[in-house]
Amino acid sequence: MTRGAAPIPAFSTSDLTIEYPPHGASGAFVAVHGLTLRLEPGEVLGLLGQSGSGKSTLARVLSGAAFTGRGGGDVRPQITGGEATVQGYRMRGIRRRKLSRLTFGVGHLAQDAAATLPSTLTVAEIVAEPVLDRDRRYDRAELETLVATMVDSVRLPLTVLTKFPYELSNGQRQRVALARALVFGPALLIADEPTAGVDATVRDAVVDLLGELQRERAFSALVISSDLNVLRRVADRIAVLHQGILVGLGTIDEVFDDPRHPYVAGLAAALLGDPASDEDENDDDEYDYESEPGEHVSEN
Ligand SMILES: Nc1ncnc2c1ncn2[C@@H]1O[C@H](COP(=O)(O)OP(=O)(O)OP(=O)(O)O)[C@@H](O)[C@H]1O
Repeated sequence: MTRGAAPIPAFSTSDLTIEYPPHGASGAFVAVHGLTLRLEPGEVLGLLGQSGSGKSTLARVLSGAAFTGRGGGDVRPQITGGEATVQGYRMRGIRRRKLSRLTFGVGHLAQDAAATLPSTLTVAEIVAEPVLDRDRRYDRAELETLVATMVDSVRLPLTVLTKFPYELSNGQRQRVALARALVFGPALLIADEPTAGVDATVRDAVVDLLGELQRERAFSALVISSDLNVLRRVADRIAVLHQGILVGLGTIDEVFDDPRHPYVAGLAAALLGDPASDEDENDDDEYDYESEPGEHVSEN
């Protein structure tokens, strides 16, 4: 970086539209519409939205997973409008070589990462796998140290190194998935529902661990959650997606104190325990509320 130049954002999107192409009997589906968003280096941005609002689709595009074909099924989302730039790489039409460099610097904790850890590998092999996938000849002694450091950094005892995923609790599996996502020391972590499937009793501990690691390792992070309590613990700002559209952006207080969209107003009212939030006060023919707003925001 040149002295005086503005820092390169961890990612930025400009009028980004992401679409699933037609497949089988299904037509094309636009999952993210005209999104303009920026994550500064070292910042933690929370992404909030109800199921189907486009959060994971955005995560798959920004992490590069959409283009490597790893996870998320056969139908890959495509950028059909605007641009997304991640760590300085333009994602639209990104070539394989650049994608490989990009994914080295971007950790992706996929929504199902903890539940889909390879069942036949030990924890040590699981954390080492991304390294060996890139370089089969990586020095084994160095790798052993790296793996032990990663496992220790997610506050797991080294005795887990020889265990298989089925021998661990959900919370421990999530920590292993996190260690694996951070193994290259990425500058950006994209964590999709990091507490999904984790027992309520240890959920806060997993979120707090994420916050501690972010501060220790100084990475930027996009943390996706439909649970506001999770985002309150880690995020500097939040972005709210509704049906693929950005409907709120700012600190949690800024977003909910001055809701600019009926969906956010509904969430804000639900947070305040306003019974009117379920009635016509926020009715707007343009928007379709299939669910109770409070359902997606947990303050427990
Ligand atoms: N492979 C696919 N083909 C077509 N449409 C898809 C595909 N995957 C997701 N979608 C659609 O894109 C929209 C956004 O899905 P996405 O998974 O990004 O939402 P989300 O906010 O992450 O939801 P959740 O919290 O349930 O994971 C949904 O309407 C979904 O049905």
